[in-house]
Amino acid sequence: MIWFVVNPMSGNGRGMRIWQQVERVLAERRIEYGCRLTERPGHARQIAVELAGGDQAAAIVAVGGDGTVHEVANGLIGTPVAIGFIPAGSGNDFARSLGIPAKWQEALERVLLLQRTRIDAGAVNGRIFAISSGIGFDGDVAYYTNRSWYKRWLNRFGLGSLSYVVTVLRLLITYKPSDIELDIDGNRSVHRGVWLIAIANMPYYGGGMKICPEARHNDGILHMCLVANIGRLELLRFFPRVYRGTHTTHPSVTMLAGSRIRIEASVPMTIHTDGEFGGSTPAHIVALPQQLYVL
Ligand SMILES: Nc1ncnc2c1ncn2[C@@H]1O[C@H](COP(=O)(O)OP(=O)(O)OP(=O)(O)O)[C@@H](O)[C@H]1O
Repeated sequence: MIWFVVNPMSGNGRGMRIWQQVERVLAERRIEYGCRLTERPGHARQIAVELAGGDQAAAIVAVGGDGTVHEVANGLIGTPVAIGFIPAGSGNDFARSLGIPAKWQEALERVLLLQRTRIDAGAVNGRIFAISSGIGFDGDVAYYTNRSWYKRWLNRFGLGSLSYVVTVLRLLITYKPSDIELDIDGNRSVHRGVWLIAIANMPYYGGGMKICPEARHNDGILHMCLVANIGRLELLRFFPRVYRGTHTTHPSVTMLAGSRIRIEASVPMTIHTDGEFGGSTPAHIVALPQQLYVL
């Protein structure tokens, strides 16, 4: 049986509105399904663990944003139960990276095919990410965006992904870069004046930024984008290039890749996993090849 885990609050209520339409289609076609609505942060993971532990669920479809995908993926990692996705959030980088249609009708058709493939994931300090993790400036951007009034406000007009841009502009003025020690598969290096390290399983980030254009969900490794030694004005000037993925040639950008990564910072840096707050450094990150089934 297919289960739907719906975050009614995602996309400022869009999740619930889309679910009601999905439910109508399922009833019309007499498709057997189960549904659970999330009631609080962390609930989607709990539901996914519970359903995967029984023998009824063939797949669990997240209806919501990347935060809901993140929680369901955390519950399904390493199990044979596949995750499906009907996008209803503001970022939807999971859908963009996997070619899942943005329209709920088309995303539902894909889900109903029940075609499973295996993809990689990553973990930072034991917390799973399906899309990406980010440390430093990006961790702060995710943290402050998720708590902002303007994300909820912009979501009302379907412009939720702009909320990340608003936070980027705000933090550009106040953020203090740090020095870090980086260990990638045993190769150690020191970097000064680091703004951010993005660690990607999939290329898209923060609502359509192509942060690691080379990242693939099935190549077994994680890709990284490290930004250091750059002035605020220059960072602001070259920031729009990330939407095309052409930032990678900038002298302040270093692109890296690996499977086991350790990051220690001079002052604790904020971590996000799939855009959700994930603690602070030190960070121990590992690639988890082929650990997640998706529809
Ligand atoms: N009933 C609920 N009330 C409040 N928060 C909830 C509820 N259910 C889930 N959440 C939390 O809502 C947060 C945001 O969810 P989600 O990412 O799915 O939507 P979004 O923020 O609108 O989309 P995106 O991440 O794509 O911007 C998640 O951290 C999740 O834990």
